[in-house]
Parts: sequence; C-alpha cells; structure tokens
Amino acid sequence: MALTHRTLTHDDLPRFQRMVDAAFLGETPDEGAERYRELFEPDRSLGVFDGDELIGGGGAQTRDLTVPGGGPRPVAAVTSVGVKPGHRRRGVLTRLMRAQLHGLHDEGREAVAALWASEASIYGRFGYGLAAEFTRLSVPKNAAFHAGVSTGDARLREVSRDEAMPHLKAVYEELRPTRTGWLSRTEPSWAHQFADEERDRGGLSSYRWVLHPDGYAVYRVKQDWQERGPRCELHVREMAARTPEAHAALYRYLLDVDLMGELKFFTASDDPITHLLGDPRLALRTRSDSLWVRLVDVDRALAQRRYGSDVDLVLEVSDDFCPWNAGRVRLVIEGGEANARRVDDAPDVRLDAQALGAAYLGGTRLTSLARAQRVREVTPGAVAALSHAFLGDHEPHCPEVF
Ligand SMILES: CC(=O)SCCNC(=O)CCNC(=O)[C@H](O)C(C)(C)COP(=O)(O)OP(=O)(O)OC[C@H]1O[C@@H](n2cnc3c(N)ncnc32)[C@H](O)[C@@H]1OP(=O)(O)O
Repeated sequence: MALTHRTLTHDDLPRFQRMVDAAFLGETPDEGAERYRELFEPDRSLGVFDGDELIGGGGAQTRDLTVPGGGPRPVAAVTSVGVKPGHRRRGVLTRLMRAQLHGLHDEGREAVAALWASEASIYGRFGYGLAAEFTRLSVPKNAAFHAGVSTGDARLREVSRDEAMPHLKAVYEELRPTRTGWLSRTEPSWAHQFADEERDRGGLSSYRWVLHPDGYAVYRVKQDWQERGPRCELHVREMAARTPEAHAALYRYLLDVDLMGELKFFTASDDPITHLLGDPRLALRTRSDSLWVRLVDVDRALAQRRYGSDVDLVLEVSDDFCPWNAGRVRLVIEGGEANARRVDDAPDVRLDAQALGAAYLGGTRLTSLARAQRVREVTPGAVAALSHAFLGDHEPHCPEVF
C-alpha cells in the first residue's frame, strides 16, 4: 500500500507516542504521555501512514534560539522524529524531512531549524550542519582553583524545588538573550526539563537545588560507597551565573560537597572550569555534537544574526534538498549587520547549506570546514575573512535536549 502523510491532531497523540516509543526502543508510562501532551504541537507534527497505521513521524516545537549578537530568534526545534522498526530504509524519514522543511519555507515560518541528532550520521544529508558541541566534564572533589579566583562571600543555600524555580527562571531569562544556543522555555518546557519523578532519575537521587544570589546549580547524586570511603558522583543538570564570581562560587560549592568523589557535568565546550583550576588536567573533557542547525531560508537566516567583522563576498550556495536556497548570494556585512541579496557575480566561496548551518551559531569555523573539503575557496583569503566574521565571542551551547 502506498504511504501517505498528514498533519496530526490532538487525538493522534497516543499513537504518535507509541510510534516514538517503538522507534526509540522506549516505553512511556501514562503520566509521561500526559506531560508530553503539554509540549505536543499537533499542527507542527507530521505522521506517515501505511494504510491506517502511523509508522513514522516527527514534530517541531515553537521556540526562540539565541543567535550570535542577535538575541533570541524563532527556531523550529525539531523533535520526536522516528520510524517504526520494520518500516525503515524505505524513505520515510526523507519524506518527513522534505515535508517539514518545504512546509516551513512555503508558509514563511522560521528561517532556521535545529535539532539534537540521535545518531550523527543522519541529518547532514538534509542540510543540517554540526553547529554546537557540548563537553562531558569530570572533575575530582576538592580540585583547587588558581590563586587569583574570588568566590565572593555570598551564602549558597540548598532549597526546595518550589523555592528554587522562580530564581532559576529569573536568572535564565536574564542571561538567555546573550547566550548563543539557549532556548526560550515555556512553563511546560521548564516542567519537562526538570521533571523529577522516579523514572526520570536513572537510578540517581532527586534534584538538589543550589541558589546563589546571582546564579543556581541543579544536581543529582549517584551513591558510591567504596572501601576507601565514599566516592559519590555529583551529576550537574544545569548551572548558570550572572557573574564570574558566582560561577566560581557555584563550582567551589559543588566540588566541596562532603562524601562526593567526582563532579560530572554536560557543559558548554568553553566552560571556564579548565581555567579556574590550578591544575587544568584535573578537568577531564570529551566533546560531542549537540545542536545541528539547518538554514531553511538562507538569506533571511543570515540577516538574523550579527557578525564580528565586515565582509563583502559572493557565496555560491548549493542546496539539493531545499533548492530555493541554491545560487549566488552577495553577503555584505557592515557594522556587524548582514545584508544578503541574490546576484550573478563570480563567487568568492563555494559552500553548501550544511556548511552554512554548521557555521551559523559561530562555533564551527569555516576555515576548519574548508580543510575538511566542505567549503571551497575561489578568491584567496575569502574563507578566512568569512570565518572570522562568523565566529562568536563564545561557544554556542544548548543546555537542554529537546
Ligand atoms: C531530532 C530527532 O528526533 S533525532 C531521532 C531520530 N530517530 C531515531 O534515531 C529513532 C530510531 N531510528 C529511526 O526511527 C529511523 O531509523 C530514522 C528516523 C533515523 C531513519 O528513518 P528511515 O525512514 O529509515 O530513513 P530513510 O529511509 O529516509 O533514509 C534516508 C537516508 O538516511 C540513511 N539513514 C537513515 N537512518 C540512518 C541512521 N540511523 N544512520 C545512518 N544513516 C541513516 C539511509 O541509509 C538513507 O541513506 P541514502 O539516502 O543514502 O539511501
């Protein structure tokens, strides 16, 4: 039977959830499905059907994503993409991606889409570029800071969830406009991100909430009592601070919690911890991809962020999956602001939509993409100039998986 697809309705949620569970080899209990209902945007979700059976689908959350210098900008936060085992490698995902990206373009919605990929080899073919990375950090207890670090004299307190939440939201909202990669959060997304039922904990403790007047940290504990003494792990879920002093104070607090052996944190790849420590090697780090970004509408997307230096270059963009982006674009950046217009002029740089998506948040260098043969230089020096303009003043970081 021929496959069909359509936009979902609220009534489709239970079977959509079953499809997602089958695809992700998971099981969502009824309460989890209830929580997901609050996040589910049926008019932004697609289902692929084999007859009456929903065998694949995916959706988008309506969020804002902070871009370099440009503050929060609308993003289609792509999520819950899956195809049931038994229906794979028959083009269902390709069909979904085409319907979703072409739909965003046709309806003039977000110029940018972003996602976390379950497997890093999936989304490049659809024009998503590896735009941000996170660091898996591990630091032993009591690791000392360098002598010049001030942690101030503010008192840090552990409080209840109810007391902590308003402070978390205030700090997060204040910082969000300047933190590239952070997302807007609705009440349901706050609830989802910090869901703390038994099944959310993965065998760890419930959340502990640490407040500093200028920041916060949320962590769980993994019990580990060894013959030489306790070596419990502190798993930091999120930490944010308005000032370097508050940031240092929160780290100091967490590293000195009695009975702990190791602090673990999926943090920004330019987290200052390495430089806070007197012995930087104590911070073990491995990096991995976080946000994959797709410029749905290249010209609009390029104008939505700001840049670090001026350029006037012609980019020849290739984009087989979203052909409206293909062609030559004159990118003029003046005073940090970009103007992109279509031209017939000879190109200075050749690149595809995936490379532009990768560079968009200012974390991935175009010079690096050129060395990886994903960007071609025509005019000598053009890639270095473009790369410099795109670079952000900090690494993009998305503190939540959506
Ligand atoms: C944003 C998110 O939600 S990320 C989560 C994605 N979902 C999952 O990982 C759940 C488990 N996996 C699945 O549900 C499916 O395997 C999917 C969604 C990843 C792929 O769905 P399919 O319908 O099989 O993909 P489709 O047939 O359209 O494949 C398109 C191409 O991608 C390739 N591809 C698909 N899945 C994968 C994969 N996991 N790894 C590598 N390549 C892949 C295919 O080989 C094909 O390549 P080709 O164009 O060169 O022939």
